[in-house]
Amino acid sequence: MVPFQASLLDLYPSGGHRPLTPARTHLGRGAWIDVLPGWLHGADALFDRLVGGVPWRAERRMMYDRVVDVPRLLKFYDEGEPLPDPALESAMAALSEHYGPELGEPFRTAGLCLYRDGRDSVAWHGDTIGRSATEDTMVAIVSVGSPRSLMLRPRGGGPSLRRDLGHGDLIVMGGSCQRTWEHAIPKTARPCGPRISVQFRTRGVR
Ligand SMILES: O=C(O)CCC(=O)C(=O)O
Ligand SMILES: [Fe+2]
Repeated sequence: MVPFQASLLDLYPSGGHRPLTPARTHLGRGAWIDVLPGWLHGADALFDRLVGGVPWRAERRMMYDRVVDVPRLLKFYDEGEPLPDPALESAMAALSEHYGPELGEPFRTAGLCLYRDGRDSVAWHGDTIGRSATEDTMVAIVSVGSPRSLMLRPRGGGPSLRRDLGHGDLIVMGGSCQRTWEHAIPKTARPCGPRISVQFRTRGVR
């Protein structure tokens, strides 16, 4: 009976994740990243559920003097809103349990981005809306679907770092990372499939 159930779980992965044992890299200036490849089980099935089940929104924003399309689809789940999948609820709970003692508060919001193909992107920025503009915080990102490169560079110049993230990988940007470094998902001419990123943040941070 037990082996039979175990094999069913392998065939129909219902979510869940490996133990949270990320490797930390100190970037300097009080910034760090934690990375754990393949953290989520069933990441490809989760991608399929999210791509079909999330009410994705196209946004338009003022850029200088023009209104332009934001080059990705978005959906933000604010504090207290149910997340669109139990796997995301359990990921957020596990991240809060693991990082809570160091972070001093739980993760409370989830921002979802869908990069449909290599033309979708996010420009260089730090998540500096809210207390992250002046204080240390953490932004934990779970990626599902095809890998895309997340780039990081110090503000004011210096060599950049690249981490390819998809298929259930976890990255956590911590310490001063949002203030002293910037990150981006550059457009790519390389053929690549769609990717969804889920950014877990603390209260009031965007
Ligand atoms: O897609 C990602 O991993 C990064 C998204 C991001 O930086 C943001 O939405 O603030
Ligand atoms: Fe960001």
